[in-house]
Amino acid sequence: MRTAYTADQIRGAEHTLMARLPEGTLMQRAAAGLAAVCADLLGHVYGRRVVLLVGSGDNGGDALYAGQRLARRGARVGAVLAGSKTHEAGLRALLEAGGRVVGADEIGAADLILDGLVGIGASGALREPYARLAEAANAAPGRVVAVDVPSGVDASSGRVEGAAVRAAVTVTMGAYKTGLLVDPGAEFAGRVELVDIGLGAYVPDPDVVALGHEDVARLLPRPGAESDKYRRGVLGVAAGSHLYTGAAVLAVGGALRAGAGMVRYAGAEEPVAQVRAHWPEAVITVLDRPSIDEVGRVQAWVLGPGLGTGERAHDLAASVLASDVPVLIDADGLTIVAKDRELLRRTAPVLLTPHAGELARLTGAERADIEAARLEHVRAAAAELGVTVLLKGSTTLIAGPSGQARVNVTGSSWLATGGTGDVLSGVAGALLAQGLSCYDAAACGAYVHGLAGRLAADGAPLAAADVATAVPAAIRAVTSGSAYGEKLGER
Ligand SMILES: NC(=O)C1=CN([C@@H]2O[C@H](COP(=O)(O)OP(=O)(O)OC[C@H]3O[C@@H](n4cnc5c(N)ncnc54)[C@H](O)[C@@H]3O)[C@@H](O)[C@H]2O)[C@@H](O)CC1
Ligand SMILES: Nc1ncnc2c1ncn2[C@@H]1O[C@H](COP(=O)(O)OP(=O)(O)O)[C@@H](O)[C@H]1O
Ligand SMILES: [K+]
Repeated sequence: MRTAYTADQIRGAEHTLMARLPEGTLMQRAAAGLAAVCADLLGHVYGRRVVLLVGSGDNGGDALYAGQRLARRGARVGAVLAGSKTHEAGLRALLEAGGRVVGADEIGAADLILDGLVGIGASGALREPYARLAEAANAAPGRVVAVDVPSGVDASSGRVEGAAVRAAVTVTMGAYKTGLLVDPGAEFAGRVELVDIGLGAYVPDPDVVALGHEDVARLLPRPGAESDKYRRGVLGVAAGSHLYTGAAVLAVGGALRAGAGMVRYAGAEEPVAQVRAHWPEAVITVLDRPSIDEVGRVQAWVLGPGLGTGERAHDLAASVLASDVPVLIDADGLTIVAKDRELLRRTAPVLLTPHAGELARLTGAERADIEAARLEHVRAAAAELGVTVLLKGSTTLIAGPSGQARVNVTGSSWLATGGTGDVLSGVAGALLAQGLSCYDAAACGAYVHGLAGRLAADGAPLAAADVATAVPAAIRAVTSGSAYGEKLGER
């Protein structure tokens, strides 16, 4: 499990730790970790060109001391001093080790550029000359390593307003910052390496948590000797319509592959024919009326993919939501409850799985604003609606009604193709039916789905059905202790 924190939380912890240590200790620990990652990236250090972008704060200090260490090993280190002031001792140390102060024109010739413009002390968009230097680093052929946080990325939220450094690697000090795990910030951070500076004991409860293989393996249900299909958990799927038959097929496929004891599919004749053809395993009810009265007992429902948004779909949604089991609402189901919020008044749990556009419909916020500040919006929606919300997209986030939040670190941009969300609804729905809470089903569902996406894509396009097919392999990767997909920044 990875835990991530806001800038304020980190600052508080650093304050406490710093008071117990001789001055400068933390910065030396940070610099040592930074220099080690840089040396590793460079392969051999002697004779390589390193340019430091040095801001006026301690982030610049980290860069200068790391530069000193690289210069001592024979690197040709130049510092671009960007701030109105400079960490004096750090600069002295660099110069004594043979480093120089250089102009921005040397950025283009560097093998490695160390971004020490701003870290957790930043506020707002990068000002000049920082913004220009960030652009120059991005345009240069050298590898870019960000110190603590890529400058221009808000450490607490992942927001990027204006120019920002696009790093190959971000070396972060003490603990993960939330903004390194949430897009757009995560995209700018590249691979994230954590340097232990001894902060561990001093951090408060995390802002967000990212599950890893071990956590998901622990949460995923496994059948036991006494299991039968009913005890494992039966999922009902109310999805598809005469217009959208594929959504039903994909949702049922995701559910079957994710370990549901049984899937009961309820729908109109056209999607029924398709589901039957693809999944003989599913138990089918052809719905003459928009009601689930004729459907056998289930432990959870998936409601919405391809359902349509007319009166009939509304009435079917009402019937599903009148049940006493957990309901996952996706796609058209979300449009229906956005128009009729009363439907969400129920005592059994609700899990909503919107993308940014659907969340905009639910809360009235602008889609672009949601994408710029995902965490803030998903938390606000969960609190306002009193349900668990999984926000899909380049970073998938899960928030519960009391402010708790998880960020999913698996996934692949190849998943941005029609129908993959329908598969996710089936996967997470199957986990709900197997007894996981909405919060755990959402997080484990997103994790497994994201891994399945990576496996299915393997660097090339995928179709949504491939993701469903890869779900068992993803579960195997999680439960077998393989390290596949565990590194941050592999996408
Ligand atoms: N506090 C600690 O215990 C430690 C801090 N460390 C480093 O120190 C960093 C934090 O240092 P600071 O608190 O000095 O803050 P920063 O170095 O992140 O930035 C502060 C400076 O940047 C300027 N600034 C802020 N926003 C700006 C913007 N948008 N455009 C241009 N300039 C801007 C401010 O005027 C201020 O001078 C961490 O990110 C980390 O790299 C590490 O050395 C580990 C220990
Ligand atoms: N850029 C991206 N990077 C990673 N994952 C993405 C990206 N865009 C979409 N996804 C994922 O793909 C799936 C798309 O779901 P959704 O938007 O509901 O599509 P559909 O309705 O066509 O199934 C979600 O799991 C989402 O998180
Ligand atoms: K930085």
